[in-house]
Amino acid sequence: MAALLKRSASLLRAGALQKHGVLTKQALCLFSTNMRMFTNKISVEMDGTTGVAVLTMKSPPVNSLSLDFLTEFTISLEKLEMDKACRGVILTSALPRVFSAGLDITEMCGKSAEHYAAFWRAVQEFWLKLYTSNMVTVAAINGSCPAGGCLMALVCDYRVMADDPKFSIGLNETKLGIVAPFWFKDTMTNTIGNRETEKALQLGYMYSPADALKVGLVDQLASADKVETVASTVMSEWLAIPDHARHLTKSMMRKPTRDRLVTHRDADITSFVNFVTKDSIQKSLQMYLESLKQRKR
Ligand SMILES: CC/C=C\C/C=C\CCCC/C=C/C(=O)SCCNC(=O)CCNC(=O)[C@H](O)C(C)(C)COP(=O)(O)OP(=O)(O)OC[C@H]1O[C@@H](n2cnc3c(N)ncnc32)[C@H](O)[C@@H]1OP(=O)(O)O
Repeated sequence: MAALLKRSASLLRAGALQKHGVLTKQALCLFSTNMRMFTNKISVEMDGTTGVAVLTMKSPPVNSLSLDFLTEFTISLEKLEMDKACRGVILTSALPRVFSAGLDITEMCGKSAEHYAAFWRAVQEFWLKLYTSNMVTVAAINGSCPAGGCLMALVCDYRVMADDPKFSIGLNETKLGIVAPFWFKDTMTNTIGNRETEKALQLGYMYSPADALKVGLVDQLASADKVETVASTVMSEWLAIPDHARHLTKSMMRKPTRDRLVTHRDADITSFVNFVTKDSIQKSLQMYLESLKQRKR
């Protein structure tokens, strides 16, 4: 398993995974009964009787989406996708207070243009895999989830959030002096509508759980200790629908948004690299990182 993961990771980075379908052949049936899989940053527990896997992010301190994290996440998801017994995935965090802090800012600072391009391709791949998954995806949001963390929750079919006012959720990119890409914006617009997205994105607004529920950014609140149980109940309701009918409906709803990124994928990478290599953007990101560190002092 370790060797397979290592090889899969290097193929994913090299962009060869889809071309050669290597993972497809090797990973088949890995989860066909009750199964556990651990990588450095993610653990997956699949219940063969219900067909539901729980994918738990466990990358301290804040489950930030680094290149390694994204690679492990995408590979784990792909394996579940290929297991016919797996019909649904619940995403959650093992960390107290944080679901995911979004993209790892250190991946966007002080690195080469080649690194930024590889990182951005991995972010796109992560979004595409999760957004177009045939499985039912439920986010059990048991902590804060800014920016890329919010995006991860938004691409799921359903969101249950812990009802704790200390937690918040939103696309806060403008607060870092950066801009949410069009496919982040599309994902949010599809969920809460154009007007609310326009305000939320410009202000980099972070919603409390109660406000997130009000605007439809999350579907349901639960007490912190019940989030995963509620997510499991929701999952069984969704799994009561015949898979083929639900898949086709999901892909019909999501295809235009997915196609837009696929069509403009290379241009989007170029745009990201051009943007993030600007001195002014590097300065904003460095200052933001520093401010996060200062907050603790
Ligand atoms: C024209 C346009 C064309 C193309 C597009 C171009 C560009 C850009 C698009 C980019 C889209 C970006 C998406 C993102 O996701 S950016 C990331 C945004 N994330 C945040 O703002 C979250 C910041 N973090 C927090 O608010 C808090 O950390 C959090 C999550 C609430 C948890 O709080 P707490 O438990 O108190 O933990 P600390 O704040 O003490 O943090 C611990 C430790 O982690 C470091 N850290 C936090 N977040 C990140 C991160 N996202 N990346 C890297 N590191 C992070 C933090 O600095 C601390 O480090 P330390 O060394 O001090 O321990």
